[in-house]
Amino acid sequence: MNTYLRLLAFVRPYIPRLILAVICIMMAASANLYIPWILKEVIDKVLADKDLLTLNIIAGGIVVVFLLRGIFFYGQTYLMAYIGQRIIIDIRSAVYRHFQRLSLSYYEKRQTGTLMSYVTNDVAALQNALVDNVIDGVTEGMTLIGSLGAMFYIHWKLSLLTIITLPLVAQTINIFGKKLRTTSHVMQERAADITSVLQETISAIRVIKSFVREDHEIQRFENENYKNFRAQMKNAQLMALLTPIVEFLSAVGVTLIIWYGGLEVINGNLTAGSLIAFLMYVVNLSNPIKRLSRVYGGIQRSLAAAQRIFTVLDTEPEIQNMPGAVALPAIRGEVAFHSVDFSYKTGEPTLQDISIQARPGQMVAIVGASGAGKTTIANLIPRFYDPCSGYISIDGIDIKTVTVESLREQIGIVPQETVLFNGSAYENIRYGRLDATRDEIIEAAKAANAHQFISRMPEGYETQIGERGSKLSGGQRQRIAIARAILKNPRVLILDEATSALDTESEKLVQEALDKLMSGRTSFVIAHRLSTIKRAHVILVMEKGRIVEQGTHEQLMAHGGAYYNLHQVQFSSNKAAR
Ligand SMILES: Nc1ncnc2c1ncn2[C@@H]1O[C@H](COP(=O)(O)OP(=O)(O)OP(=O)(O)O)[C@@H](O)[C@H]1O
Repeated sequence: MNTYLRLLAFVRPYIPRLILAVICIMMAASANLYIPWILKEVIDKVLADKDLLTLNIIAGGIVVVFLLRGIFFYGQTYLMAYIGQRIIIDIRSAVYRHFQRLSLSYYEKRQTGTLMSYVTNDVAALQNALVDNVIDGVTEGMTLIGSLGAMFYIHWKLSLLTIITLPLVAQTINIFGKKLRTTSHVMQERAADITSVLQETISAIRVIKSFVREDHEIQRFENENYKNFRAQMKNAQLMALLTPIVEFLSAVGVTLIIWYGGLEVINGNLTAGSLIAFLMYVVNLSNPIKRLSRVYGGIQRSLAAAQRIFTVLDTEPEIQNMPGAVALPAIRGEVAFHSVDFSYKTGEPTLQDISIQARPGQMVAIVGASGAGKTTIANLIPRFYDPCSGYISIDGIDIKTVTVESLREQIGIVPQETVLFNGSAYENIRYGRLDATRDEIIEAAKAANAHQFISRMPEGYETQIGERGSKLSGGQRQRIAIARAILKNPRVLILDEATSALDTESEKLVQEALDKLMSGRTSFVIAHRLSTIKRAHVILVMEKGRIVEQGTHEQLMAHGGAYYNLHQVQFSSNKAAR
């Protein structure tokens, strides 16, 4: 019921149109009710009395009825399509808006394909159900009530006999409805699984090919495909059973009517025209019963989809503004961690007792083995996650007390892998600050050593890059990311050094660009190569979530501990590589 009410909230803005649509549907459906009555009049009066004038009037009337029916049919279809599409657009936007608000942790726990299927499959299921069910529901409901009324008017005993079968049919529909709801839920989940495997394997096609796992993936896909088939068939089987059962029950009723009605005509209690009209109304009746059962199935399906959509909308983002959070004023860039502990999963600490002091403009390098927690430290600064205990301050202000937006606006991130959006090089750099002028964008590209290669591309800054555009090299992508960050002009920077090696020339260009970017800003550099961080003001050496050493390169080398060892390992492997 709750789901119905919530769906109704989306329908509310379109209620005037919906009323108009329902009027159109009722008017169009009422044509089904006129025809048997007209036939009764023709047989009992016009044909019996050979009344030519009335015959002409009736013939003209039928044409007019069908003309009007056509007009109302147009109205119902157009209006319902409009309302259905509008509601779907609203729901889809609501889900998408909510997706943008949800925290990173939400995405990490779920597969991309599943999330995509909420916006595609579920919303589409809802749309079909909304439009078709309202039209069918009103048309058939109206035909049902109108036909029953006319039947009782013609012969109430015969009508009672007919509707004895109705509770039987209703009960059957009820039982099937419950089962259908379960099977359609499973069906939607299976469809989401397929999308999910598909999405995963398409984006990982390189990995699949490099491991020669095509057959393995085909097998996996076929498993999901088959599971989907099973779920679809279960649903189809129920649907296939429902119709014949309902039809059989209806047929038994019709036979009874012909027998008893025939007796009444023979006994002179009923005219021939009335019996024919009565039978036509009964036929009218079987259609709504059949269709209404389908509407019922459709409603169950859409409720299942709606429930999944509402579950998404009900998920609260983990990272939220505190009540009364204020905007972070323009910062100088003093970043401090105060005894911060953090874990992704309760009971498995990822960071323990982290304390860091970075003065404005300083470069802090974080080094350590893979999995030591370097990225996690960086993730806490823009509040992608919140510490479990301890706190982080910027210019002495606890970052939990300010709005997330104002905090992230002042932090620049250059990730390991640059994500390019479909669009021109210009647009991709502008992502750093949407109101930047063309000159500012070109300035940023120049500072990031990106101007030259962009200018050399066929359409310069207008060249399409990203998934569907020209491919850029690793170093070029990084320079686009650096240009973005320069444009954003943040006081605090987080650099995740790319692990993939660049050639010396490209490396030099990237390093130069990074140096320009970092100058004057507080920067946290997640370093994989020690050569780039010698001049860092502080180097933090991480081991299993703890800072085990900190100091400058010289201090740490002199200390001869973990950093020294890391250095020796890298130095000797570099030498070996040469
Ligand atoms: N989103 C997550 N959910 C659960 N555990 C995570 C998540 N991200 C990282 N971890 C775990 O936390 C630990 C620290 O990971 P982190 O990414 O911070 O290490 P890192 O030092 O940056 O490693 P690398 O150099 O390989 O990038 C690892 O054991 C990792 O498996």
